[in-house]
Amino acid sequence: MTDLLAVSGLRAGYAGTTVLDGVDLTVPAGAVVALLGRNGVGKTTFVHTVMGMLRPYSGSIRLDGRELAGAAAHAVARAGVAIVPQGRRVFAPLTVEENLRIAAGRRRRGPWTVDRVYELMPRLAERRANRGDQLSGGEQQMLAIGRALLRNPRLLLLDEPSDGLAPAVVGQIAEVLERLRGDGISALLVEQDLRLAFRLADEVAVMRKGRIAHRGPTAEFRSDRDRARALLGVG
Ligand SMILES: Nc1ncnc2c1ncn2[C@@H]1O[C@H](COP(=O)(O)OP(=O)(O)OP(=O)(O)O)[C@@H](O)[C@H]1O
Repeated sequence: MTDLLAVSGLRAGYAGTTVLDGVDLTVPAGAVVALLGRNGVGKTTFVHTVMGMLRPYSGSIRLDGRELAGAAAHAVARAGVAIVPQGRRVFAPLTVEENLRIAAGRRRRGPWTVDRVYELMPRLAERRANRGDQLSGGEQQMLAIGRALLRNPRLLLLDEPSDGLAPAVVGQIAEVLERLRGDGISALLVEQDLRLAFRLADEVAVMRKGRIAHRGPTAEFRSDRDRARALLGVG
């Protein structure tokens, strides 16, 4: 499979400190890759750097061969990368419909329309007139996913979609993401919830000490509890 995203030697951090110290990571076209790692290891920093929200010190970020390292977030978005940010960040005073229409106004050409988002997530259609701050956490997460899809991205960056959600709600989000996976979406999924990551991802990458310490098929990682424990500190 060809790589849609190819990151190599990526170094980044804050005010001179180094968080990412030579990250190499690829996302093959049509694959979902889960990025795992302990709290504070730098997963969000990685996602923000790919998205152009944080300027890397050095390294390469290629989308389908095109160099994006150092490009501004709007240019990265235009190139076809969309983010579902940690904490969802929906516009609280705007309705579901308004949140989606704003995203749709900035969309690249492609199959995603507001109607198609409603079809994927009927709950959003039911809540279309409700304001962002009247939604449950799960509904806000769906709205954040809908907004990202409306950009018709080639690559979706999902930063902890399960964060702060009850298990039953995580299940609903998983169903939505599973349908997207069935449609062949390419995605990088940052997750602390291993069950969700294992359910959705074709491959797993584990970040440790600023680098990728392990990369391989999900099934293989899942069956090797000792390795998971050593890398993540979980059973
Ligand atoms: N805006 C910032 N300014 C300075 N340091 C930051 C900033 N954001 C994150 N950091 C630091 O960078 C390191 C990596 O944080 P990051 O949020 O990328 O980790 P993470 O793996 O996503 O963690 P979590 O799973 O808790 O979200 C941490 O030490 C954190 O304190």
